[in-house]
Amino acid sequence: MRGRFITVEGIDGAGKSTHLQALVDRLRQRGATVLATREPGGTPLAEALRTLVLAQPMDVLCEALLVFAARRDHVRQVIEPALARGETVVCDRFTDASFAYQGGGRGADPAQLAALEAWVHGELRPDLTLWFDLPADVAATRRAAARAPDRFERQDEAFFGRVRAAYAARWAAEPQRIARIDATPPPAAVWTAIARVLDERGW
Ligand SMILES: Nc1ncnc2c1ncn2[C@@H]1O[C@H](COP(=O)(O)OP(=O)(O)O)[C@@H](O)[C@H]1O
Ligand SMILES: Cc1cn([C@H]2C[C@H](O)[C@@H](COP(=O)(O)OP(=O)(O)O)O2)c(=O)[nH]c1=O
Repeated sequence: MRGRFITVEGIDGAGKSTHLQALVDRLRQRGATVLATREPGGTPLAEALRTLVLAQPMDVLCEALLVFAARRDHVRQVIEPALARGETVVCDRFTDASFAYQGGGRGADPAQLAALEAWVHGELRPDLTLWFDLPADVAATRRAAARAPDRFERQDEAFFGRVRAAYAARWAAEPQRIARIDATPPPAAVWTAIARVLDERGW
């Protein structure tokens, strides 16, 4: 049987990394063979492209082409084979992030992104996307306390407001696939919300 494809999304600082391992552990405890990976990245080529995208200033179309090039390699080499083996794939970001960051944040044409999506991964879509939703100002405060910023994390609050709005629009359009997790309460409460979404699916 084909495996499940789960992605996690949200603006930088929303709390994805904090909960990823617990998510993987829970799925394993229930018997799944889990492959945890990330985007951009997940293969040597895609990790090299990630380094470029996170460090080099570039035009937004170039940025979109590079994240989708990385995704092409990742889908073919890692994600599709794992799903075909019946494994559960947990991916830290996927194509929703391109619509949110390149589209919402930087103004890339959503129709062009949709064309790249169809071109690069055809019908493949996540079975479940956990969207960690947090206001941009709260995320900025959490990030400032946590780490040195990369090229995206140096963007201003207005940028992250647009990224968040783009995620919200995708959630509104696909509420069955995308589960909104309120990321404002303390971590234990955020985890309870994640566990509830998994419980509802019997995962
Ligand atoms: N629910 C929460 N309440 C308060 N701080 C949090 C919460 N979740 C995560 N943090 C902290 O916020 C910072 C960013 O979280 P992180 O998980 O790295 O976010 P992301 O991976 O989404 O960028 C970290 O210092 C983390 O400890
Ligand atoms: C997958 C993807 C990520 N990104 C951005 C969002 C993030 O700012 C950055 C890397 O994501 P992430 O792995 O969440 O960063 P970190 O390791 O610092 O937590 O790449 C895009 O702009 N487009 C994309 O398609």
